[in-house]
Formats: sequence, C-alpha cells, structure tokens
Amino acid sequence: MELELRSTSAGTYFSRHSTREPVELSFDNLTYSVSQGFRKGSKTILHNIGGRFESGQIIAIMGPSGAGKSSLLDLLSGYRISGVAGSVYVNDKFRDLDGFRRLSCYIQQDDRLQPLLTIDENMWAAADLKLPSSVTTKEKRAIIDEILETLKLSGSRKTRAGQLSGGQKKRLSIALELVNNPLVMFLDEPTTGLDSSSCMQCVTLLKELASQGRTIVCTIHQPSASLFMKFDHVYVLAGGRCLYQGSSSNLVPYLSELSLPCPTYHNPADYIIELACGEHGEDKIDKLVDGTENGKCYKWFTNGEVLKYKNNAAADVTSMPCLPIMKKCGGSLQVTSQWNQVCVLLRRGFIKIKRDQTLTHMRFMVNVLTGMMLGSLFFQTGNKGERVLDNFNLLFSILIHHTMTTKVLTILTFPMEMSILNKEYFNRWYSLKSYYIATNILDIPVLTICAITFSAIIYAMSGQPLDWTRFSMFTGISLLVVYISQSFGFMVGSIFNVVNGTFVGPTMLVPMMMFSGFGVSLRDIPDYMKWGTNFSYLRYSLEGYVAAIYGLDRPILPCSSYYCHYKYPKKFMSEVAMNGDQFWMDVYALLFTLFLTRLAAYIFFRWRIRVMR
Ligand SMILES: Nc1ncnc2c1ncn2[C@@H]1O[C@H](COP(=O)(O)OP(=O)(O)OP(=O)(O)O)[C@@H](O)[C@H]1O
Repeated sequence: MELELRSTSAGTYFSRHSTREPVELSFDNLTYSVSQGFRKGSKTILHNIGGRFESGQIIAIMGPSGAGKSSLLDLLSGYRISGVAGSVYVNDKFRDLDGFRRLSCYIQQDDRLQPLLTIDENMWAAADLKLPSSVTTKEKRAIIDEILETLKLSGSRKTRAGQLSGGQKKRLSIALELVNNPLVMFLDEPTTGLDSSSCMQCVTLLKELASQGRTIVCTIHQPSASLFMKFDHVYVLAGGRCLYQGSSSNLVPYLSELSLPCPTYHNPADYIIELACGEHGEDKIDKLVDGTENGKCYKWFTNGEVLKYKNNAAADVTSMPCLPIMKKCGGSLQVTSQWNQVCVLLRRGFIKIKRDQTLTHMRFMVNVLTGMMLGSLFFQTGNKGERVLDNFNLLFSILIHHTMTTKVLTILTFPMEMSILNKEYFNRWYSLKSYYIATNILDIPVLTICAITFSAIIYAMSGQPLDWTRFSMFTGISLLVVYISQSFGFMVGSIFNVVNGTFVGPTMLVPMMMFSGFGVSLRDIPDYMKWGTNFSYLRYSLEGYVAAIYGLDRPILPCSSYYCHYKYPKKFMSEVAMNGDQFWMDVYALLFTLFLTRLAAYIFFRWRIRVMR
C-alpha cells in the first residue's frame, strides 16, 4: 500500500499522501462530437481545445450552461470514449486509459449513493472493494476513521445515506472515492445544491486534498468572488471553446490585456461568464478564444514561463518511453478478487433487502393474498371431474401471476441501480461480472420463499391431489417460471428505462401466451405458426403443470354431475395436446431457457454499460 498513516499528539488527522509521481494532465486539439440521430448528422460539442492541469492544484472548469464543462470532464476522466478526437497526455506521455483509471476517480454531479446503507456501511463496502486484500481490517478501520474525521462525517456514521443533507451526501461521495487514495479526482459540480458556507467548506476541503499532491478538477457554474479565488487554476469554456486558462489571480490582467477590463468591484468570475454568454457582444468571445489560443497558451499560468519550455518539449512525445504508471498493466482493473467482490456485494445487498422491509413484506403479502384470492375463487376445483377446464384456467392464472409479479418488479428496480453501478464500475470497485453474479444470487431467497408459499396456499385451497411428488413437480415448475421471468426482467431492465420497460415487459408476454397452448390448444395452432410454441416458456410451464396435476396415471376424477366430459385425466390431456410423459423434457426446456435468458441479460447489460459511455 502506498499510503502512510500518521498520528500526532493532536490526534489522527488526514495525512495520507502518496509516494507515487504526481499527475499533470494536458490535452491537445480535443474535439468531441455526438450523433444527433439517424440522418441528422452530428453535433460538435468541444472544438479543438487544448489545456494543461498541474498537479497539487484545484482546477475549476467554468462556463455558462451548455458550454461543454461536463463533456470535457467526461473526456479527461476517460468516461466518454466515443466521438472523441485529439490527444490527452499524462505527465507529457500519451494517456493509457486503463493505467489512468487506476490513478483517478470520477464523482458525478448526482450523488450516487446506497441510500439504505449508513455512512459506515458505505465506507466499509468501499474499503473492502477498493483496498487490496493485504490491507488488514485494523488498517481499513484507521483509513475510514481518518477520512470521515477529515470530511467531518464522523458524527453521522450511523446515519443512512438517504437521510443525509445535500452537503453531507457530497462529502460522502468524496469520502468513498478517497478510500484508495486517487491521485487525480474529477468532480462534476461538487457545489451544486449547497449553501454558500457548505460550498466554501467543500472547496476548502478539495484544496487541502490538492495541496497533498493530487490533481483535482471540478466543474463549477458561477462561483462567488471569494470561492473563485480559492481555485488555483481556472479553465473557462463557451460553446466548446476555451476563453481563458490560467491562475485565478491572472484572470483580471488577462482581460485587461485584451482591452476587456473587468469593472471595478465586479466579481471577475461573474464578468467572464457574462462575456462567455455573449452579453457584451459575440465578437468578444472570438477575441477571448484568440487571446488564449483556444487553450494552447500557457502565458497566464502561475509558472507560465516554465511551461512554455515544457510545451515545446512535449511536441515530441511519441518518441518518449512510457512512465511506469502509464504502462499497460493488463489484467483486472479491480484490486480485489472476483470472489471478494461477489461476497462484499452480497453482504451489501442483503443489508439492503433487510432494510427495504416494505418491498420485501409487500412481495410476500402479494403472494399470500393472491394465493388466497385465487384459492377462494377456484376452491376445491382440482379434485372435481366436472371442473377440469376451470382447473386448467387456474393453472394458467398461476403462471401469469408468477410471471407478472417477478418480471415487473425487476423491470422497475433494476434500472434504478444502473446509475450507482455505472459510477462504481467506472471507479473500479468491481467488475460487471461480479455485479451480475451477486445480483442474480441476491433475489433468489425472497423469490423462492414467495413462490413456495404461493404454491402451498394455492395447491391446498384449490384441492389439487395431496401427493408430495405432484406437489414437488408443481412447485419446481413454479420456481423455474419465476427465475425465467426474472431473467426477462433483467433483459428488459438492462435495455430500457423504467417507463419504456414497463410497456415492453408485459407486451413481450403476449406472444408467449399466444403459443402457450392456452386458449388455442397446441394441436389447433396452424402449422405455419407451430414453430412459435418452441420458444414459449409458458407452453413448457403449462405442460409441466398439467403433467404434475393430471399425469402419472392419475385415476378417474370424482364426478358429482350427470356427465363429466373430462373425468378421465388422459382424455383431458389428449384434448389439450399435452402429454404427461414429457414432464422432464419440459423441465430441460425451461432450464435451457433460463440459461439462455440469463446469458442474454448479461450481454445486454454489458452492452448498455458500454453504450452509456
Ligand atoms: N449525447 C448528446 N447528444 C446531444 N447533445 C449533447 C449530448 N451530450 C451533450 N450534449 C450537448 O452538449 C452541450 C454541452 O453539454 P454539457 O453537459 O457538457 O454542458 P455543461 O457546460 O456541463 O452544462 P451544464 O452546466 O448545464 O451542466 C449541451 O448543449 C448539450 O445539450
């Protein structure tokens, strides 16, 4: 571990400093374009900008709304990689993205925290995922204590993240990323939503972190004069072009040199934003862009003369050897093993399930109540020869219940996790594979308990044959249906947002129902459409249910009417073209569907994460 823990008579204080080489970030001819849609061409957001961010400094990227601040941060952090042209250098060498990601972190504007976990639990999850296994529990505790102390969060350690104030959430977001001591920190609007005192506290803290050798780059809208002067370096953007880059104290002389003097008693930060908005004329923007050579001029840096020399030297970067930190390290981007990542994610997930009692209880109660309602409606239909068709309807209703409750819930909850996942994955907490494995495992206990409870209630109330073998077959099929429905939920949730997903999910069910053998029997489906039955998991599930209830040579059913058309179970099965002997074939088909859908969901999930970048 490249960190040092020190203690003084004044107590423990934030003193983790790195022995690694500080990072200077520079970029040249950076252009960023996005596609506007099919046949609509592309839009250029950043236009050939250059710049240089020194280590040990806190740097503000400023500009009016829509100037391209967040886009520039996305590019420099490596979060966005498509549509990008130009070069980014780290210590004057071409940036190797994987190497750079190992040194940096990106804290997005919205606080993507686990709301049900306390500060302490959030910090422990981060420490267990981001620190190598060689760091002992005692060392991790010391690191967490030190960070929380420094960020003034120690007093709220047991408070859940969802109940923290805006400022505390912001500090917790920073604290989580400080765990592995990054050399470069990117923060998108860390002061948005904070009052002026919290803004000042936040920027002072970042300045302190920068003074320890880190490079801290953040976007900011329109700082007050005092806040503005806290920044060591300022980079002003307008319409994707650079209007100024240099020290905050040099902004006023720069404006004077361009004959655009900042009025007396005017906040220079406000004045440059007014100029950037074109309030003093559009021609002034071009003048400012020329004045700073669109970010290629280093004259207004505190150490401008030194940099002039460096800038010339950097022209021949390609011939230089890579620095050790920039070499491709290969292997995993995460520092802990996949096993550890899955264990930590499972631990965190189980705490969330335990805390989210409303949802867990609601899921259980929905199964109990629906089971009792359906059971009352179809009371003792299972052992009556005259109500075989009603019983068949009941079996189909059970399938729809399992499918809808599981699929819709997954479609609603899975996309909500995506933004947190995106942040944590980008900051190398865990791999996508670990996350997917943990997510798959996490819901199994609740799903299984709910499905078994529902099956027991409905089976007993609807008077199905009291035979353990049949009940096990019935419950087995129910479990496979809920697991498959969850996979479909993952697939839809990976691709679509909540609104589109809640439309697409149930709509996808229609063809499955069409080919299930319910309504139109498997025999009566036209030949040219029979292929569809091979793809409907509802068909295999319904066949499995019919086999469990009417297969295994079930004897003639009691008949209390004058005539019971289906009192012979075999006759009923032949009528609906379902054969009781093929139960295991149905189980294999469902297992195969489960495997395929889980795999497809994983592929879609990876694709979605890539596309988001
Ligand atoms: N994927 C995209 N498709 C189309 N336009 C985009 C896309 N991403 C960004 N833009 C546009 O690029 C411009 C710059 O966006 P960006 O978010 O970088 O601005 P910003 O300076 O951070 O703004 P704000 O301060 O309001 O957050 C905006 O006009 C935005 O609409």
